[in-house]
Amino acid sequence: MPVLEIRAARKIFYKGQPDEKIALNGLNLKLGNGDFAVVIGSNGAGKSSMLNAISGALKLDSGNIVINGDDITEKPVHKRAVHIARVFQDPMLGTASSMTVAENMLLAELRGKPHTLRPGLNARRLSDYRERLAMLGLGLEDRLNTRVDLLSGGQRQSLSLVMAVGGSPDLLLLDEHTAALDPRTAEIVMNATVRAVDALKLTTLMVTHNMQHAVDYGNRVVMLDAGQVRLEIGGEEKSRVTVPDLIGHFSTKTDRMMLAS
Ligand SMILES: Nc1ncnc2c1ncn2[C@@H]1O[C@H](COP(=O)(O)OP(=O)(O)OP(=O)(O)O)[C@@H](O)[C@H]1O
Repeated sequence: MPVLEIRAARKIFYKGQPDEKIALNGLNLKLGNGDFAVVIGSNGAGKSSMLNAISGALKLDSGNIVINGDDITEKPVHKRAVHIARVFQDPMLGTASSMTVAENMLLAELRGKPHTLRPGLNARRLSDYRERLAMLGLGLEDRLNTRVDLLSGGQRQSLSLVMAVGGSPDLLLLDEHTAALDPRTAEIVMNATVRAVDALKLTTLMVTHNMQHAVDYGNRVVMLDAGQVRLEIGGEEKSRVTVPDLIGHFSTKTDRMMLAS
C-alpha cells in the first residue's frame, strides 16, 4: 500500500474570473514506503499547492489525499499533523529563539498532547534528545543547554527537522527547506536531512529549486508543470540523471531557477 496517494487533485483559484489560476489540474502521485521524492518545477507549477493540499492548509476542489490507506481529504490540519511533518524554508519558523535546544525539543514533543501530560525535562527525555540530535552529525547533542538564537542557521534548521520528525510521522514534507541558506549551510542541512531520513526510514517529499539537489538526493524526481506531474524519474535512471537532463525538461519560465553548478 502506498504511504501517500494523491488522486486527481484539482484546485482552481478565482474560478471563472479573469485571473483564474489552475494550481492543481488532476494531479496524481504515489509514494511507497521509504521513497524520497524530490519535487521540481517552474514557478507556479503547483509545488506549494501540492504540499498545502497534503498538509491540509489547502482544501481541494476535488480529488483525494490518502495516507497509508486512510483518506484524509476532509481532515483538518491538526488532525493530519500526527501523520505528516513539515519543515519550511525559514529557519526561524520551526524553533523558539529564546529557549534552549532541550526546551525546544520538549516543546515539539508535547505539541498537541493534553495539558495534563506535561512533565518537564527529565533524565530520560534528555538522553532521548541527545540520541536524536546525534543523528544529525552536527554536535547538537552536546549543546542541549544552548539558546537556539546562538546556533548557526544550519544547526537551527536541522534542529527544526529533528523537532518535526520526533513523533515518527508517516510522511515528511520538506518545503524548500534549504532555499534560504547559503550554499555551504544548505549542504550541511541536506547532509543532516539524509542522515535523519535514513535513520528513521522516513518517506519524504522534498520541494526544491536546486537542480543539483534533485540529482544528488532521493530515489525519485517528480517534475510538476501546470498542476500535473510532467515527468517522473526513478530507479536506475535516477542514479544516472544530470542537471542538464533535468533542465532539458523545463519548457519555460526557467529564469528564476537556481541552477547549482
Ligand atoms: N492563495 C492563492 N491565491 C491565488 N492563487 C494562488 C494561490 N496559491 C497559489 N496560487 C496560484 O496557483 C498556481 C500554483 O502556485 P504554487 O504556489 O503552488 O506553485 P509553485 O510551483 O509552488 O511555485 P513557486 O516555485 O513559485 O513557489 C500559480 O498560478 C499561483 O499563482
